[in-house]
Amino acid sequence: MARVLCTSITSSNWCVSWLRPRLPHSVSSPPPNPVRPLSLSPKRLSTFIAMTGSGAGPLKEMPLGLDPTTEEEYASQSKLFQEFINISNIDKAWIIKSDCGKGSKAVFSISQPNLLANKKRKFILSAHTSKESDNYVNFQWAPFPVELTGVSTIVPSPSGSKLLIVRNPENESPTQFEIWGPSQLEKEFHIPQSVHGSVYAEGWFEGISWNANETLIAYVAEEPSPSKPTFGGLGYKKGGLTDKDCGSWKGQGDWVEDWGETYAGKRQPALFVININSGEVRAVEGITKSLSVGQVVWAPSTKGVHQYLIFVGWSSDPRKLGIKYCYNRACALYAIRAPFQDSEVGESELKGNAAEDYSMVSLTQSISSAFYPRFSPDGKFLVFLSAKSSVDSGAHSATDSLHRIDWPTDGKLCTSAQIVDVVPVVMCAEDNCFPGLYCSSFLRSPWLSDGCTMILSSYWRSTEVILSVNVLSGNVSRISTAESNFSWNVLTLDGDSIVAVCSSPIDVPQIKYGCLVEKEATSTAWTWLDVSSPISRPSEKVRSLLSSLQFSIMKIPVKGVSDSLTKGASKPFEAIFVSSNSKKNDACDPLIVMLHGGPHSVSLSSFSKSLAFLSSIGYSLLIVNYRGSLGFGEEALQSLPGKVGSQDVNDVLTAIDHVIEMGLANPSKITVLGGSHGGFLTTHLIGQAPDKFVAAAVRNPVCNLALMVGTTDIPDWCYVEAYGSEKKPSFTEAPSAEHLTHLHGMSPISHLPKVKTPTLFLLGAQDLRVPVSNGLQYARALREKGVEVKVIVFPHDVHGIERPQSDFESFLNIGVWFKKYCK
Ligand SMILES: CC(=O)N[C@@H](C)C(=O)N[C@@H](C)C(=O)O
Repeated sequence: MARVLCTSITSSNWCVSWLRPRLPHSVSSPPPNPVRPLSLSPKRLSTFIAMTGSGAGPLKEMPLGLDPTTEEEYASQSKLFQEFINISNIDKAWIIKSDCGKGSKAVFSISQPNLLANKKRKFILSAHTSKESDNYVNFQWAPFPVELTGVSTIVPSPSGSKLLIVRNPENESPTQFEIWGPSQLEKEFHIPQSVHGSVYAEGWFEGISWNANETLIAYVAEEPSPSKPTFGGLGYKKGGLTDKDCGSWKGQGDWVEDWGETYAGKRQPALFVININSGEVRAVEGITKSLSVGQVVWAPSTKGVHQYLIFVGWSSDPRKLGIKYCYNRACALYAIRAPFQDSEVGESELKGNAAEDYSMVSLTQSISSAFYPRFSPDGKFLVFLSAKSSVDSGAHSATDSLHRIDWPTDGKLCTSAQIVDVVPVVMCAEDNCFPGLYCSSFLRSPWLSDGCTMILSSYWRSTEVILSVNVLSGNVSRISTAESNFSWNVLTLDGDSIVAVCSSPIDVPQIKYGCLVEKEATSTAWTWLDVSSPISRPSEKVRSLLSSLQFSIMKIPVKGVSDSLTKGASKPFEAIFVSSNSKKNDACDPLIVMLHGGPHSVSLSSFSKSLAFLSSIGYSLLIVNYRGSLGFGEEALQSLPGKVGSQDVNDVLTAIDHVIEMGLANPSKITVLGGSHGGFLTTHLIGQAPDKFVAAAVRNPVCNLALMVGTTDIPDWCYVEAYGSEKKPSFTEAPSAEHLTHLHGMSPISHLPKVKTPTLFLLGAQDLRVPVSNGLQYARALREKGVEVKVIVFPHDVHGIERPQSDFESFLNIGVWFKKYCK
């Protein structure tokens, strides 16, 4: 559910020569003059190369479709890039309290891309922790991490005495559940496809929850496959057949809509409970068929009353639209009776047995969005996050709000429970004040020992910060340090202490330990201790390159403020500027203008391996958080829909002028890079400001909304962004000619005749969000008019282009492409 463009990658070792045969999808088209293409037969297109200059001599086909100088650059950059991608990522952490009460065990889940296998390598590393004094915490690390292979997710039980490991199948095999004790595997269950498919281990529907007794686990998994028609020599076979039948085949049956990008082919998420003593799995009954479920948690148990499960439900009515990155899909919290009872209470002793006890109860009817349900430790209230601003406006992501409902201590649920606003949506973010909530996850157990303070991470302008929120008073405090402009993310709590990770564009992630310091009865303060850790240690070379860089967050005043703008939309936006700290004859490094997608997303000041790599090879970066980005209040965000391609384009041009005026950028060496909506901005910029950029690179760019509206999983997005939340005609699957004309007019393709900038296209062939046709159509049109174009299509990648080899090849090509035009 990340709300930020993911640009980080890691890897293991491999050699450059191995890369060569892996570029068959690369197509280079020549610069307008002078040009001598080698061969244009479709088969040879992939290695098609043009040599420029009169003294080039006989044409020679280079292995990468590159000239010798560029190939040299390719080899040297790829060597350095590997050193960056080797840095490991810290993904999650858990604290397990030790029995003797002295210190705790911290378990970290770490990952590193395995380039050769083109997979993410996951491992865990643990440490014994003890707080030695007010300003020292000791982490004694295990000597080596342990690799987890074939593991989809791990979930420790609440006491930390058991660990669930789920292994999802890659084919039609059963899903494997393992229950581990402190020293051995205790139980192993194989759940056949006839019961359910893969467990949802990430994204919106992820939810695995141990009950308090640690005997039952509730979880979300794909429904079993629907039956398919069977055909044989004599036609349709009534009643189907067994797998052993020969001379017959299974048909496809009816097409079923899925949740779009990254959910392609995944079946309906449904709720199950496993009893880990018996291994019995039961589907939870009583949930409306059209509801997709996720994020299940156990309700507190009440003596003598059936126990409930709380879950989030998304309706497929009238149809499922893409849900990845989309907070605007209406959802609600529901309660449903759990299928097993705690072993201590017999079924017959429980009150009520009527059929209606099995039907689900909607708990949040009066609000359009409710998710991340969390019970307070005493079970007296249920807190949840809401994206109602997003659902109500149609913007795919917007400012969140936090809410509370009191939980009935007698176990009698009602649909009209009062929803209390804990943290409302912030409309206009005043200078240096809380800009509102923007959360992409909640901890499983986010509570301090007072039972009413939650610790969470949220975007605050161009940084991510850690907040404490008192859910009774609504008091919000920023508790991570503000001075450094680093970004912070909470990993887990250790009692009233916090294990967090912080980083910056030029500082690799570091683990921090936050301790609550009582100042006075009414106010508290936090101190953050350094934790020395073996994780995320870069090579000597990378360390030295990073130490030669600096960064700042710039405030950029809005140009052309008018009365029609809200106050929040008239306030400065921000850009992160990364540059070398060594002055070389006062000459500026070439600049990469980097633009996030969404458009309601944000570029944070956290470490990104690919961006750090680009800064290390001699580029300054200007990472623009134009108005419409998350983290700046709702008015600034809502100022963009209806004005895409103009307001956001002008903000980027204003930011570029700002750094040129400050003498930080050379106007003749500016390049631009963006993915998705960031690619929409990039292609708009090279059309609207054709003399500004020497080169451009785009990842799955939106170039033609009129084409996208008929092919994407989020056609509603095209309407909201092109017309605005208020003026948008109601979204229809059959756009009128008038709509298509408007969508075309708002798109980069309408400025195509002016484009001159050489452009690199990185496209995922399996992208359902901005289908490959968008980038290909624009690239072909540029080539048709003689603009230099290079296209790399990754046949197995989706919108994110995050598979390790594809991400590596993308950023390597970006570095090389920009070098070519920034000499
Ligand atoms: C909502 C959405 O997916 N919009 C796309 C056009 C987009 O820009 N996606 C962002 C999230 C991205 O960075 O890919």
